[in-house]
Amino acid sequence: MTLQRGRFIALEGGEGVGKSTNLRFVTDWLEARGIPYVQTREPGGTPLAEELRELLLRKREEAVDPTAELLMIFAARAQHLARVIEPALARGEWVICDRFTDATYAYQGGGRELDRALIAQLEQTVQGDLRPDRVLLLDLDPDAGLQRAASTGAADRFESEQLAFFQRVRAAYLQRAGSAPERYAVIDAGRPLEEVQRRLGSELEKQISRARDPE
Ligand SMILES: Nc1ncnc2c1ncn2[C@@H]1O[C@H](COP(=O)(O)OP(=O)(O)OP(=O)(O)O)[C@@H](O)[C@H]1O
Ligand SMILES: Cc1cn([C@H]2C[C@H](O)[C@@H](COP(=O)(O)O)O2)c(=O)[nH]c1=O
Repeated sequence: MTLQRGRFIALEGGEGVGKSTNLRFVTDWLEARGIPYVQTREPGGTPLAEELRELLLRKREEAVDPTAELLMIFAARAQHLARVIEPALARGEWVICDRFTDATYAYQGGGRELDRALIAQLEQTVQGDLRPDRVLLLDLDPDAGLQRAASTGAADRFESEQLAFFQRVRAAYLQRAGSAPERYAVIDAGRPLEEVQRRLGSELEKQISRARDPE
């Protein structure tokens, strides 16, 4: 019997856009339909990658070189892909990932202004042709997002960046979504939660149809 490949869905967005809140909605939605899934996150998702996450997010005296940051992110991603994402997809399960490589294009490419060609090169080396089937991009004005994020705990190394950094992050996300609309759903995260979740539900419905009937 040939196993159907599960769908690989990434949830993306700037700080405080509501990823945690909406991830719960997505996993509840899948559970209610009996769809097997793995919920995971980046950076992180395996013990080693979670250690790298801790190193990346911890505020420190020493300035972190942007290329060193980028390489640590891809090191964590290589481990995560090999140990969690690829095996889950091979089992026919869905993968719901809290951030993936679009975050690298947005934060390291947009925020840190690193060369996109370098990111693309690492992406190809680490992932081969594997890309999320659909990226659900929660879009929100960074001013509003940072206010929301401030209510959820102390700022980490990324959250401590200036507003202009997050404006570049948002612009990079929107630019990527605009350049490949078939892979992205841009969802206005400034709308009331029920509206955001109606939109997420309809996106997930479409993914079920695609899983049944891949073109
Ligand atoms: N559509 C919405 N309208 C109003 N408030 C929202 C909406 N979505 C989420 N929130 C609130 O915004 C705050 C941040 O949400 P959440 O923690 O889910 O965001 P996040 O993107 O995971 O942020 P962080 O990375 O800082 O945890 C929470 O208080 C949440 O209840
Ligand atoms: C995958 C990825 C993540 N980041 C940054 C973005 C966030 O500030 C943190 C992760 O924390 P959150 O709980 O998801 O908000 O890491 C990044 O800069 N580059 C990446 O590729």
